[in-house]
Amino acid sequence: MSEGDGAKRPGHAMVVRGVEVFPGWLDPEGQRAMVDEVRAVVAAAPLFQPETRRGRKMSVRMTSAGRFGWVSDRRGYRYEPRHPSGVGWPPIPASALAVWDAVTGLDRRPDCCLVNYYGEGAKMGMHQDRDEADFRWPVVSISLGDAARFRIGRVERGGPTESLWLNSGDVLVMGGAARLVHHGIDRVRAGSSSLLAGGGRINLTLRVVD
Ligand SMILES: O=C(O)CCC(=O)C(=O)O
Ligand SMILES: [Fe+2]
Repeated sequence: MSEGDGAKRPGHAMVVRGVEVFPGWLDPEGQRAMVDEVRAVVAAAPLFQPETRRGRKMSVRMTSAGRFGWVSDRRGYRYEPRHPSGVGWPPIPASALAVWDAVTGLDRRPDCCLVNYYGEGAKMGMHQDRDEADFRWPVVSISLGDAARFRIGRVERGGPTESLWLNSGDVLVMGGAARLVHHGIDRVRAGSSSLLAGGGRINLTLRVVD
């Protein structure tokens, strides 16, 4: 499919600035099963609200699964082998690994699944995912729950951006030349999905850290 093709066919990628989007990759049953697995992750490694180096609380709450988890505090952004409470991160949900396998076809598996929870008013500023050791591995993102406006810039800072709505069950891949594009979440449309009992949005990102 050519770049900029906005067609929404399950399992067929549309490509925006090199970022591949697979609308409706997970059906409702697959989404529910994944949410159950995410609940188990959150039970073992509770969501926390990271602080930036400058001491500002992020609006998104996070936790991780896998050998490494992403944390941010006054010491900065980094991957850690343990949750801030000291417990080890739980294993990456099998349903998320299955998405990684199917969408990437790689024999290397991710060693971090970052879990982002967007409640009322949460958003994520423009950034690059660049704390990993080797950018040849893609980042795979899975959206569950309320729809979110995802903004895509360039690899360089600034310049024009484009945005698209990510709906529950959509899968997105940042790889190849698009691995380091700036991206962020402008806003979440509250009440647009009934998948999560308490509302809001969960995003999982699968990363190869080292
Ligand atoms: O919530 C999303 O869709 C994007 C999350 C993200 O960019 C990140 O966790 O680095
Ligand atoms: Fe990101």
